[in-house]
Amino acid sequence: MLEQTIAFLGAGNMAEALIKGLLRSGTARPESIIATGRRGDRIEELQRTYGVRTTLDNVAAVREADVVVLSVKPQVLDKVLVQVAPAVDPHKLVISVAAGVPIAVMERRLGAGARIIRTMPNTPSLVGAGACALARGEHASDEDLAVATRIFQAVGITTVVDENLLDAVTGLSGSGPAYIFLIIEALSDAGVKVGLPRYTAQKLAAQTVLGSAQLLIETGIHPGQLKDQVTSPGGTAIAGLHTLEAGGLRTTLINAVEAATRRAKELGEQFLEKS
Ligand SMILES: NC(=O)C1=CN([C@@H]2O[C@H](COP(=O)(O)OP(=O)(O)OC[C@H]3O[C@@H](n4cnc5c(N)ncnc54)[C@H](OP(=O)(O)O)[C@@H]3O)[C@@H](O)[C@H]2O)C=CC1
Ligand SMILES: O=C(O)[C@@H]1CCC=N1
Repeated sequence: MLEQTIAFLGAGNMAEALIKGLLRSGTARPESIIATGRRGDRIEELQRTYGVRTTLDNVAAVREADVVVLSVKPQVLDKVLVQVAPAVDPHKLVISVAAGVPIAVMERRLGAGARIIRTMPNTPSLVGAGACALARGEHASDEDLAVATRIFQAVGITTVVDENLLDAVTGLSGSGPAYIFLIIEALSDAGVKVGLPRYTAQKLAAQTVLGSAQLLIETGIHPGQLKDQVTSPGGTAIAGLHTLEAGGLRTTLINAVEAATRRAKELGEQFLEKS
């Protein structure tokens, strides 16, 4: 059980996923969580659902907290940083989930000695199946990294990377759920094309993605080998695979991750120019 009081500034989707995970796993108590927002109805809903403390006042939440999670959109982050900076002292750990915003920029806003961990989670955190990479700022300690890791382990798996790899993480696992949903939707359409009812097609497509990922993770077998196990000589899977290769699926996915990584970098650069 974490003893620290944790304030989530901007309790939207990502913050709610973390709050839910922290409570469900017994990592934190409701009374040690404070959620902030812009709208009274939203924070009341969080209070009703999870029993956490809530306020519309970011500064008041920061004053009470040992750990401050910055979970607003990147576009409003600078404003929030300026607002809370006077209340962030060196005793507080600051964790950011914002895409693209460099630690150096946050340090500039919060003061040079600020203890910052920058992270990139993803939306499957909402169901406890997230993937999150964490990067440590210069002034964050081993203990800070351990606390941040525990918070994200409550909603999925974690890995520690250098900050310069976080844009790549954003391109792969941060944005990746969108690619996979597109693939599931396309497979569902394909099922309908070959005669399956829509609901049946979608259920089979989603479970196939889930089951394949689970098989790979649980066995640790190389994906190429698992692919070979599905592929009988002269059979159906190789006919499908040939078509995917002809359509350039691998290249398309590599291009997609590269484009998203580039976009994450651009967002960071735009943030730097504005701040
Ligand atoms: N969605 C994703 O797939 C991922 C998102 N992220 C990052 O997570 C962060 C949050 O994203 P997400 O949860 O999806 O976004 P949401 O829009 O769901 O959450 C942001 C919340 O912040 C609130 N808010 C806006 N302005 C303020 C303010 N000044 N003070 C306090 N609260 C405020 C918003 O309220 P209101 O709705 O009233 O505006 C909203 O509830 C972003 O920085 C994003 O880059 C990281 C990884 C993946
Ligand atoms: O598209 C975005 O900007 C966010 C960041 C990671 C996933 N979605």
